Amino acid sequence: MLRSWYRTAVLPRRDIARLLPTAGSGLVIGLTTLNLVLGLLPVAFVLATSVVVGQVPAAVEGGTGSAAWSSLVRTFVLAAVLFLARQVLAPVQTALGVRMQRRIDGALRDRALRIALRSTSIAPMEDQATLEALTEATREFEADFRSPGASAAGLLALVARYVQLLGFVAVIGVVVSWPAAAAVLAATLVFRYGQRGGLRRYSQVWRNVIGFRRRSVYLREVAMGPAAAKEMRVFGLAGWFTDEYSDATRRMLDPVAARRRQIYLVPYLVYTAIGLVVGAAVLVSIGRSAAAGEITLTALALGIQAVVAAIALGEYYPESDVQTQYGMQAVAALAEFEERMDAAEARLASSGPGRPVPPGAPEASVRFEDVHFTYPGSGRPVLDGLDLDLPAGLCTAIVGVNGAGKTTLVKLLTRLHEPTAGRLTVDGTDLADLDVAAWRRQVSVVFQDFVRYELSASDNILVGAVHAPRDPAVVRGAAERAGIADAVDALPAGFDTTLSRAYEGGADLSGGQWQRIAIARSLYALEAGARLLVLDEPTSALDVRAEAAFFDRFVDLTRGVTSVLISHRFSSVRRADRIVVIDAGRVVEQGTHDELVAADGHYARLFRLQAERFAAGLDADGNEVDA
Ligand SMILES: Nc1ncnc2c1ncn2[C@@H]1O[C@H](COP(=O)(O)OP(=O)(O)OP(=O)(O)O)[C@@H](O)[C@H]1O
Repeated sequence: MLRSWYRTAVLPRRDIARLLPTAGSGLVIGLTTLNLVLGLLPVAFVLATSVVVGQVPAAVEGGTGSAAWSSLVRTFVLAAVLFLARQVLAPVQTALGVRMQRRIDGALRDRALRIALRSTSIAPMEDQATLEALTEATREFEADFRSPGASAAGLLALVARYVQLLGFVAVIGVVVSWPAAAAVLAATLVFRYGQRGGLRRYSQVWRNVIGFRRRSVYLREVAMGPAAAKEMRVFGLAGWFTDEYSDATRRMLDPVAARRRQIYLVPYLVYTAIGLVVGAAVLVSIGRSAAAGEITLTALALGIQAVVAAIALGEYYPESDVQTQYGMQAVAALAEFEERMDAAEARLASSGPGRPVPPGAPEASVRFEDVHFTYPGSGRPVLDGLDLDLPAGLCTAIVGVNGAGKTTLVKLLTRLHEPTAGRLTVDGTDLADLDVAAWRRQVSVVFQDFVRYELSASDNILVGAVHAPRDPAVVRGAAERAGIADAVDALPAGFDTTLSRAYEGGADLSGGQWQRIAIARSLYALEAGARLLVLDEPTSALDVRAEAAFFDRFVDLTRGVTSVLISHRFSSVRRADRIVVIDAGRVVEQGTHDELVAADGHYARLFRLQAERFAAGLDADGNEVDA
């Protein structure tokens, strides 16, 4: 019990406190001092007003102008000043808290981005638990009022509350009795524990419905976003999506509402009863003492005010509670995210610092040697003893049906994943021993799901090799070879046009034009020194004539470069120097087009099938073509 409390209540607060230096020592000292003052002011105010009450009889008796009257006025003014000081300082507390929040959140946002990007492997970004930790950590930045920075300011605001509580308890101790003071302190802390503990349990309820929450957010974003706008309308999905969204939202909110009643209602009644009983008992004892003439009028007023104010401090603190609860969760999630990313990185770096990559590599070949690979969290091997030779300077085409493992092969080649068993070699050196960043500069890839950056056309090509000096002529050259230069020239600002309609003066491209931009990106990387070109389904969005033209030119464009061309269209790769057929994670056939056709195996069968479809007016995917 104590250990669990230490783990869930103490350690997370320590983690928040550790964020404080990020805000700067001046701000921390300033806000702490201010909170101290804000804690003392209400106690001083209660003292002053009680003295006022005690001075009234003498002042009334002495009349205006008497010493007692002047003394009453002075104390009254003091009470008013204390009251005003509190009113003035409270907004300063908020303003400094917001400044602290901005500084801490800014630093943590940068940290989250750095952690997300420093992993050289893609494995953690495909891992559900890691992604959940990242979502949990960053969601609160958007919620703003309950972010880690807000929780740090909220933690300091507790200084004001607890100084106040101790002040009132001390007053009760002096004026009434120390046992009464201890009873009020205990009742307040129990009441407070009920409130704060309830909030902690309530926040955990949300974690239990995280699946429905994610689905609800997903359905809302898809329904209202531009990506699915066409299908939403053409497929008539509006009603279906609305029902699914309502269902997911209801299944998220119903258990939360039910638990909310359980968590808050009963404890609230119990703790309130304890507070009332203790408060009433102490108040009765004060009343009795006053009736017996044992305490002064000032002491009576002081005792009553202190008891009521102290008990009231057992309630919810709006400037602190929600902030600390959710901020702590976000900080813990960020720590978990970092841990998972570091663990993935440690696995990758276990072979030690990478060796430099010779500038001309690969000069002989890149080889997959008995490579096995299973995705983390999946029990099914995707590559199962793959042996593959990619000879330097030649174009190797890799063909296979959907799901055969072609893209997985590219992920291993670019070290986004490491083989589960077996190894890849570059000119005989284990790829795992080479420096990752240097190797990646040596490789130029067009991924099947390449990114359409909302940047200028020129930048969309430059991202292929940001380390190379910017040269517009080289960018244009790459665009020309990819057959996209004329289309880009026709855009409102040519190569400077932002490729997104979301920006003023921006323009969008067709799927095929985008694919050419991606190809230009990889040709640009070749210019910048890459030696291995990998194109994963580079022409799937091109029409059949454009595809044929691209492959005819591809061989000339990449002469002398080691290239890998991945496709599930058997008809499109016949000009490659070598063709490798992959099935179920293994190489099942390899050779030139003529050799494979002569062998009359898997390749020949699928090639004929696709060629027949082409002759029948359909392309490899079964789409109609105007032959
Ligand atoms: N991140 C992942 N986690 C788990 N399994 C995955 C992941 N990515 C791919 N797979 C699985 O690995 C298998 C091979 O996928 P891969 O993308 O390599 O196939 P492919 O040959 O490129 O297919 P396509 O021609 O459709 O692009 C598939 O069964 C796929 O479901």
